[in-house]
Amino acid sequence: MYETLPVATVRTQVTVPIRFPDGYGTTARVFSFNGLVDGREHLALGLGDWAGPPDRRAAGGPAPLVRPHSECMTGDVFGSQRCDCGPQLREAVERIAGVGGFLLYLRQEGRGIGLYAKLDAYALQDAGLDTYEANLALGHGEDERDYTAAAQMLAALGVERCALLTNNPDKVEQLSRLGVTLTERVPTGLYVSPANAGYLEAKANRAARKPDAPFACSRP
Ligand SMILES: Nc1nc2c(ncn2[C@@H]2O[C@H](COP(=O)(O)OP(=O)(O)OP(=O)(O)O)[C@@H](O)[C@H]2O)c(=O)[nH]1
Ligand SMILES: [Zn+2]
Repeated sequence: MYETLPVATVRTQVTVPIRFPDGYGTTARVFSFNGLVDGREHLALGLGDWAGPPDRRAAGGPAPLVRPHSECMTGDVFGSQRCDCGPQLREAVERIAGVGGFLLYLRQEGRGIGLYAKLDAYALQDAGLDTYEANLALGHGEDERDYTAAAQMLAALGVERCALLTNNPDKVEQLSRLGVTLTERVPTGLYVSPANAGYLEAKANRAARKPDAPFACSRP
């Protein structure tokens, strides 16, 4: 469990009241870290009964719900309808606050290629390429995300086992390989709109991305 991971530590934690435009509100404990392998400013939001008495973390206690959320400035901040990141972020905060756990806000804009490159990829998609072809045409991989820092963050937070809120098999596979014990995968919602239907269809047609593909989930 985590033996081979470089050690990261919690740098600062602060309490942040959260309120969404629709009125939903909660309180988050926001954590920053030292020692993350990629040097990026990833954040963890502790929500709901995220800490609990220490014995809740022991084997047999309820596992926290964790969503590794890849940054999407256009969707998360500006409400872009080209993807479904904004509604998924909103859903994750409320669901995790309800049961206790962490939202890992990972600075992996554009599936790891960065914001400007994602906008370049959007331009290519407007010219007819799908979301994966556009990345390749720009000389990038289809998905360049690496979840080592996410595993380091969970280790620093003392989370050895968790339920993972995602439809993405790669997150499950990578985090399992990195030493996180996943008790279950909890599917996140799909939010289809006229503007993102083609994007979601391209994802669904990728066999490796199919939400119902078998997962390498270790169940304690
Ligand atoms: N390169 C590129 N990145 C995109 C595009 N649309 C969304 N993204 C990025 O994709 C990431 C979100 O990935 P998704 O595959 O939608 O969802 P996921 O987070 O991997 O999987 P879930 O946990 O199931 O939601 C964010 O970093 C977005 O910025 C696109 O067309 N091109
Ligand atoms: Zn998005």
